[in-house]
Amino acid sequence: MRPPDRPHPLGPSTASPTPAPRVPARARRPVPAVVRVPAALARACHPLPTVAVTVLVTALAVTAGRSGPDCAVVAAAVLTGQLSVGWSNDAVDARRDLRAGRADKPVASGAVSARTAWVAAWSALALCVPLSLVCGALAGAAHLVFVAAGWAYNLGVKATVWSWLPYAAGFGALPAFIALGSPGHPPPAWWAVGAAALLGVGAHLADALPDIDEDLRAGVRGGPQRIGPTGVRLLLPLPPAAATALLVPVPPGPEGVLGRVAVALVVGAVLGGAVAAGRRTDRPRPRGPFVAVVAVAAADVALLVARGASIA
Ligand SMILES: CC(C)=CCC/C(C)=C/CC/C(C)=C/COP(=O)(O)OP(=O)(O)O
Repeated sequence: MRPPDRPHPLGPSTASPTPAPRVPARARRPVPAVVRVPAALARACHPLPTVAVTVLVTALAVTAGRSGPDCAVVAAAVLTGQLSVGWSNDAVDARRDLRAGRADKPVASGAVSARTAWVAAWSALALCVPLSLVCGALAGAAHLVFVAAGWAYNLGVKATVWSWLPYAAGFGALPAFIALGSPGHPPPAWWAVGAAALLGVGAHLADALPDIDEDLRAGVRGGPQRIGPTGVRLLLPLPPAAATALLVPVPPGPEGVLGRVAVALVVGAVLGGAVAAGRRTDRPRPRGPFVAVVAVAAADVALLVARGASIA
């Protein structure tokens, strides 16, 4: 949070004011901008999905048989694209997050200005475009579909009934990015596109679920907010289960241990969900089914990466 003596760059928050704690003068020494700004930008980029998506796509490039330098360019393109999506998301949402009192959001909390976040987002995008096109015109275009989907989500689609579409289209474009960048520019396998799109929709549901009440208070009415927490919890297992149904039997070759683990997890998640739904419990949100769904999605991601050699 900003020290209380600096005015907030977005104006005063309308969230209920909390009394400023008495802090000794020595402890109030401001953190130098050279430390504060990079640290705040690192938090504002949505580090978890940024790292996860970069590692996933780079791993896909490795198992698809791309050379070391190729994989490095793929990683740099995806990282810069994700940074641009993450920073623009926090910059666009800053006023709404400030009204909602989101102290966890670096731009809304004033740890970094919206202007700095916008400059960082546009700079990352300016690097991402040539890095994507170095992978080939078609492959680069496929990756830029993913990045454009992220920006479209941030700039307004997230508050509409179509909020899942940028995730489906964006993640579905990722196998095309890898396949079209391979020698001969083959099109991606349909099952890889379908599974990646389903995993994207699953990621959207899982990301939105914990914040549904907060989002509704802030006026964000995307798909998950319209369905509501109970409906989203019931829907959540479907995309990873459908992705498993594509990734285990459809690609050529035996499904292997990973495939059997994924199927066992789907069966376990479905049975666990049914048992949890039928049990009376004091806990409003049993964690077991959610953890099982995340485990299925993780197994699907591993399956997709393991099938990298046949996505083209
Ligand atoms: C759409 C797309 C192709 C995304 C690419 C992958 C991805 C998850 C990037 C992280 C940035 C992001 C859009 C987070 C969700 O924002 P939010 O505003 O819904 O939630 P939050 O900011 O409160 O986490």
